[in-house]
Amino acid sequence: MSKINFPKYTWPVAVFSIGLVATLLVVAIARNYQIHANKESFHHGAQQRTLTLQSLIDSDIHILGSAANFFYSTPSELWDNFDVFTPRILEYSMAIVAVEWLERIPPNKLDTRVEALKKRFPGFQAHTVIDRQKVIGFHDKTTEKFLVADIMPRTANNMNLLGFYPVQERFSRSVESMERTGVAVVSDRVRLLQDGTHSTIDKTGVLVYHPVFDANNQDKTAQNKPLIGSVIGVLRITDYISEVLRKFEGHRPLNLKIVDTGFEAEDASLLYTNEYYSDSKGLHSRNLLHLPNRVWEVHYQAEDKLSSDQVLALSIIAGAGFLLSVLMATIFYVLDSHRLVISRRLADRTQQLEQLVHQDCLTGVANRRKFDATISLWVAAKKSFGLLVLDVDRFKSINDTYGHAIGDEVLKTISYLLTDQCRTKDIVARIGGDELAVLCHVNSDRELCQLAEVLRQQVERNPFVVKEHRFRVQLSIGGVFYRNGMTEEDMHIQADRELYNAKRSGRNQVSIAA
Ligand SMILES: Nc1nc2c(ncn2[C@@H]2O[C@H](COP(=O)(O)OP(=O)(O)OP(=O)(O)O)[C@@H](O)[C@H]2O)c(=O)[nH]1
Repeated sequence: MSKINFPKYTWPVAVFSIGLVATLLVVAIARNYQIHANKESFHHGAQQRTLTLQSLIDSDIHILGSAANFFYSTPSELWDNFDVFTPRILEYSMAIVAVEWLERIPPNKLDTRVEALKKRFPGFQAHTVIDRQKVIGFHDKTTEKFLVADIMPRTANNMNLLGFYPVQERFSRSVESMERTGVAVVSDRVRLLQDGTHSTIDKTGVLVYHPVFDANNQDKTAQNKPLIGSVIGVLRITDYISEVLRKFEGHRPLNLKIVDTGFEAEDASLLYTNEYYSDSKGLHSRNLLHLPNRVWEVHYQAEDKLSSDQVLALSIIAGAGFLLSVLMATIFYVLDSHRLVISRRLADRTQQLEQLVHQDCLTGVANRRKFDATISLWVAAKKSFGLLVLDVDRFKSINDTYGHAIGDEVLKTISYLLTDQCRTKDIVARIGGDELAVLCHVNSDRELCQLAEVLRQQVERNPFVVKEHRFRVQLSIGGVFYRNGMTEEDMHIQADRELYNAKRSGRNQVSIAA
């Protein structure tokens, strides 16, 4: 089976390509895995932040609920102790800006209640805000009022709110909701009075209204519960965000947007957004935050990109894969080069051995084995050829006279001279001690005879010079031209017979079978 000899660079290039493809595959799989892991971690992070936000707000609503319980469970004579009770509960919150006691006062008691509060808080005055303008006193005394009768903590900003009574329609609706449901109400986004009333001031707060019912009234149906006031918690949304950011410091940063979907939220539904938040780019997660009467949608967004560490890891994998491919290709190149060198050497050696098998080791011409094989082939192929058998005349005396080594040199020289005179395709062989043979491409007896004569003369004319001796060597040649039906043995016998004739006729002669 013949072996395919690929060009020298085929295997290294193939190995390098396979390595490169494998590397790209691994990088692609790793990249997909990282993208998937990033998505998972993003959604997990979003969920965790929402839960944290929910627990912070829930905790504050409960804190405010306990403030409401203070008024519900304490006789009105002891309500002045609100400042003793509240600081303890406020310790647990970081986003409650103020806790207000909004007392319900019927129209006929407005003045007396204000007078009492003035005694308790010097400088106290009833006031409200209408169209962002502060109105001192009661703009009308025919309707009941919910008035801020106490506030905690008593910072300068908070104290300005003492005596405030809301007049907006939305407050009436909150009261109606508390009376109807009996549970707390969370407002939409509002501008905190603590920050001012100007329209340029950002709305960063929400209010949590906790109803306070008359504990002495036995009517348990929600519709008829007598509401005696409300505890309002003023919450700063940005404080929650800061707290969430603080808790998740060191985690992957997520952009955040909070949208209020609740009652009266249309005016200012966007509760909070950070400056990098984008609705159109990257990964998005929508989570819900449930408040007593409304739902906030918390949207998270993050870049859908690999982090620099992940890019570095992928680059290292790619680089290592590339280097490995180069290394493998180099190893293959070296191994293949070695293989080629070895197979070339093997071919050379095989050729040399083949030559040795068919070569006469003294003269370098073909040996008996080669001669026999060639004549058989030529006979089988019915070639037009002739056989000459050549014997050195009186070679024994050359050996005896000049020594065996000189005899060897004579044989070598004769072989050289014969080869020189024959054509490349002809075969010159040494078939015995001083006996040589020539298989030559000729077309007739005559051509064979001419060649034999040329060979004989060539040797005869060539002077052999050994030390101070100068001698000549002669050949006797017998020959036969191949004819159809002859075997190689027939040719041998006839050529030997002709050689014998040449010897018997006086040597240094050519005799060709007729
Ligand atoms: N130097 C040398 N001599 C060899 C070699 N092989 C055979 N001889 C000698 O060649 C001689 C051949 O002698 P023969 O062919 O019998 O006779 P001849 O002396 O050549 O005489 P004729 O053939 O009758 O002319 C012998 O003395 C062999 O010992 C060889 O390889 N080297």
